[in-house]
Amino acid sequence: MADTLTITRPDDWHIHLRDEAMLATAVPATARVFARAIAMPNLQPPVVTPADAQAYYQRIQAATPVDSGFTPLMTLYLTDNTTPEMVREAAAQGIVKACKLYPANATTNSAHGVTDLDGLDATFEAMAEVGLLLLVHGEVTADEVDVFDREKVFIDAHLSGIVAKYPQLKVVFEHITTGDAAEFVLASGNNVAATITPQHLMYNRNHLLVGGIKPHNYCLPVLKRNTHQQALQAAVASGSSKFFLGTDSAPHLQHAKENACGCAGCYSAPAALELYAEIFEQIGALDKLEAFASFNGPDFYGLPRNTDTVTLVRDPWQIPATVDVAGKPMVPFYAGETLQWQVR
Ligand SMILES: NC(=O)N[C@@H](CC(=O)O)C(=O)O
Ligand SMILES: [Zn+2]
Ligand SMILES: [Zn+2]
Repeated sequence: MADTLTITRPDDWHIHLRDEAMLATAVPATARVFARAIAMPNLQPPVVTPADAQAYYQRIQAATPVDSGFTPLMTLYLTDNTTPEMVREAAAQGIVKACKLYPANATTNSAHGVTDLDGLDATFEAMAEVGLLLLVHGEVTADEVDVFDREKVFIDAHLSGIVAKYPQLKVVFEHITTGDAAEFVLASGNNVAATITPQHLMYNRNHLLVGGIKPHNYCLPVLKRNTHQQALQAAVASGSSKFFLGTDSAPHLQHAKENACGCAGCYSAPAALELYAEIFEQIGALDKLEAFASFNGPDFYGLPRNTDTVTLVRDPWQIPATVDVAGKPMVPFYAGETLQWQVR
């Protein structure tokens, strides 16, 4: 077994950096390893206009450690009122790379999300034209649909239609959690790809619900049964260029997760690349890590790959029990557990 692994510097294609004190914690954790990250727009209020994106970009830059070389890639939060003009202006501005589709009320801060997809026809056409990607939180929100079925139903009810209707639009099916999603992505054209989180590769719903409820393993889309976990592992182990790294690191303070109505989201940023290395090694796919982490994402987005490297060393370490956020505790994903690899 090799004891060091040097790969092209990776990027994180799906992350929540938040704002204010949380931003000050989250940005350095990601800039430690990643060169770029797609910053999710689900702030309160959300990042809706090109001006909002510009202002948020500046707040992220202000929280970025000097010399880290980290660049945030911005996104607009699609609402029923996102216009083709806003899309064109965002593309011309240069810092915005994608628009994010949250079906209304699907997840954290998604109350302003889209209620009528057909109303966005001209907006999707404009995105395809100027080269902005469509990033999708792929879950339906109807009360009668079981929470474990919401991704699969979204594919059939919405995503297959969007992909068929806009063949020129690049679509990223974010944080996929099922074999159905992996199959859909593989069966679709080159304009469709997906991000996969560390928790959905490492865990299944037993890790959430067996032996007492584990709020720090609760995220959306919720962890699924082990056959889906295995399908996701097979997807990354296949080496397909349609799958790439997106942690969905989604920080919430300890009290907000350990709560009668706990928030969804796992804060994986402090050990993101190390978590992927752990699971890729366990499934015998460490040789596929570099393309997943550093090639497939920029290739799909049409951006250059990074030219510098990071080195992982085999040196077991324990993820701390908590992380401090301006005096308040937050529990990171995999807290107290031991990882084999460490970024030097
Ligand atoms: N993934 C999560 O469980 N939570 C995310 C929202 C999201 O990505 O859906 C958050 O913003 O907290
Ligand atoms: Zn989401
Ligand atoms: Zn997310």
